[in-house]
Amino acid sequence: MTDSTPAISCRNVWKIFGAQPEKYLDSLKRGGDEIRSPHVTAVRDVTLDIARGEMLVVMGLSGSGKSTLVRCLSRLIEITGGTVSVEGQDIGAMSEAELIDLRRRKMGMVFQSFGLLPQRTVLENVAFPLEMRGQDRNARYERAREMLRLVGLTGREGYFPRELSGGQQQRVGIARSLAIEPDIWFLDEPFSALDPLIRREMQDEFLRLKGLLNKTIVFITHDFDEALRLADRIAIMKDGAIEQCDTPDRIVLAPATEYVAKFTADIDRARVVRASGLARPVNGIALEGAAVAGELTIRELGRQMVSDRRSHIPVADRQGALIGVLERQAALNLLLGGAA
Ligand SMILES: Nc1ncnc2c1ncn2[C@@H]1O[C@H](COP(=O)(O)OP(=O)(O)OP(=O)(O)O)[C@@H](O)[C@H]1O
Repeated sequence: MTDSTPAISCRNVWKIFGAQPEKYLDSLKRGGDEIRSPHVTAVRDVTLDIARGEMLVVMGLSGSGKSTLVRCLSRLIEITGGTVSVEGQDIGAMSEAELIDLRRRKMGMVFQSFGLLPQRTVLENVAFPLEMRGQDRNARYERAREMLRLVGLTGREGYFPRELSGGQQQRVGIARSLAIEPDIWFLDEPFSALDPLIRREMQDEFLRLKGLLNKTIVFITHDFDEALRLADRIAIMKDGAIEQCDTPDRIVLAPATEYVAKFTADIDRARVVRASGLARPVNGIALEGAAVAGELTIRELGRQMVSDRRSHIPVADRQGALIGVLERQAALNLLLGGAA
């Protein structure tokens, strides 16, 4: 494994549910009929690299294959075709013991069903993965308390899961998976049961942790706003296939298919697209005056775009280096809801 080895790499991954999935896949690949078969193609020929430290958000309508794909990445589900590698190792070739070890050492998972142990208290639930790692009781309880504080559940340590609301149980699940500081974190709609205020707090906490710990995160959500807040890249799925996997800027500015365009049609693009995303190469254009910061969205730059007299405005990165030029008219078009 080198530094540039992706955290996760999928090559032509298929998952088919049904009586004879391999045979069916074979027939599909040879142009066979899909319509009348009792098989379900949940993941369709997915090829994807997820870089280390990247946050990939998987989106799509219900039944589009998000959960199945994410379960294939840790081999919780056996794939029908293709390969999945984690840090350069083909997980399909691993023994059961190696897989368990990989999951325990490297992976954290939070699923929609919280998967808490009913007969154990909140504190014991959060400390459980540390117990599996053989950590001593004091150390693991201390860490579990810290994680519970992080998710706002201090005072509930001695409760049982059944005594908590759905949102609280979800937070216990998040605390539990945080406790082991996984390198790779799979989250299937982890915030779906939280009310909006806590949801936003958890998103902020997430962004903070992500910046701090450089984890690789694969996150499923139905909520586009959540995806836009969190994602480095968004993968949009339809019928098991990835229609487009790209940065939020590119998804809204350059949708690869009609489906993606429809999916993002109601988004306020000025709120998503950053100056860096709209910037073009300078190509000899004469520039004057102060640059705008590339990481600001066009919405955040709205006032300036309206009042700035320059037709072309330099854009700089965080270090102040020139990265391109922003056409004021393109920014104004975006602000007014048109095409850039
Ligand atoms: N164990 C299974 N057996 C048969 N079909 C399944 C199984 N699990 C999933 N499927 C089917 O595979 C397809 C993809 O399901 P999946 O749960 O991955 O979708 P999803 O995008 O995560 O949906 P949701 O947003 O509703 O959770 C669906 O058609 C589903 O019915």
